[in-house]
Amino acid sequence: MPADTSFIAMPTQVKTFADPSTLADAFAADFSNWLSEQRQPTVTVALSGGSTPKLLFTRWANQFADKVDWTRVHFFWCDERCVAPEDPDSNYGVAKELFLDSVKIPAENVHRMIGESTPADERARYETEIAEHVAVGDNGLPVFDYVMLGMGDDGHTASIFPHENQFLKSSNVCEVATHPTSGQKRITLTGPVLNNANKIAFLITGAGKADVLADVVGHSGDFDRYPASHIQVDDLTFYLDQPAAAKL
Ligand SMILES: O=C(O)[C@H](O)[C@@H](O)[C@H](O)[C@H](O)COP(=O)(O)O
Repeated sequence: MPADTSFIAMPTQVKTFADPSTLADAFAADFSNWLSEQRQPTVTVALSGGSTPKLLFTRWANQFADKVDWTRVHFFWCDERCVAPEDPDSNYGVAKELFLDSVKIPAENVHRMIGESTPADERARYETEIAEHVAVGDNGLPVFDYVMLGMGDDGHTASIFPHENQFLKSSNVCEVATHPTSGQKRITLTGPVLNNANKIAFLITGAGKADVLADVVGHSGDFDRYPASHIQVDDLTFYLDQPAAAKL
């Protein structure tokens, strides 16, 4: 079914699809087209974790394995759980298993957060890794070419949770976050860095997110409490399935 494309409060685009599978197909195609339009030799892309990107990763590993010139893509992460790659919770581990091991991407293009390291040490190390590989804007902050985000049922994005909204204004590039219920430590990019990106896409699916998403997109209700509401760049697109978009 063709995407329903409508413009809303922020200069933002919303694309709604019948199901997560169709969404993954469309995003994979849009990403491939975007990359082919980029003039610079390489691009920097920050990935998110969780369950929603998994279908996209399988598309990248199969239908798009030879359609995308992966030598042009440097992958970073918006956030990571402080676990080893073998742990099922590892965002890098999932990406590695579902697509990185299946596409022709140079190892030096994969800039993972070292989840098994001491969180404070890794926060600092990853800031250095970003400084060495990502362009810097006039504001002195890194400029990712493309950032992929998700949103939790509580309105969190990357690993910026509502109880740590100070990370939306942090002067650091990365912070050590704490999951509100599990207490799991995370490393996350901060609000100013996310909002410094040239392009951002939210991939969000499931009815469980519809109420919060309506507030986030419409800047209504409790929106200010939801970190996802504070992601604002000129080139922002929401890729949604119908259940997630049901209350827009
Ligand atoms: O590491 C993470 O968990 C993510 O980066 C996180 O921000 C994710 O995007 C949301 O939690 C949505 O997760 P789902 O896609 O599983 O709903």
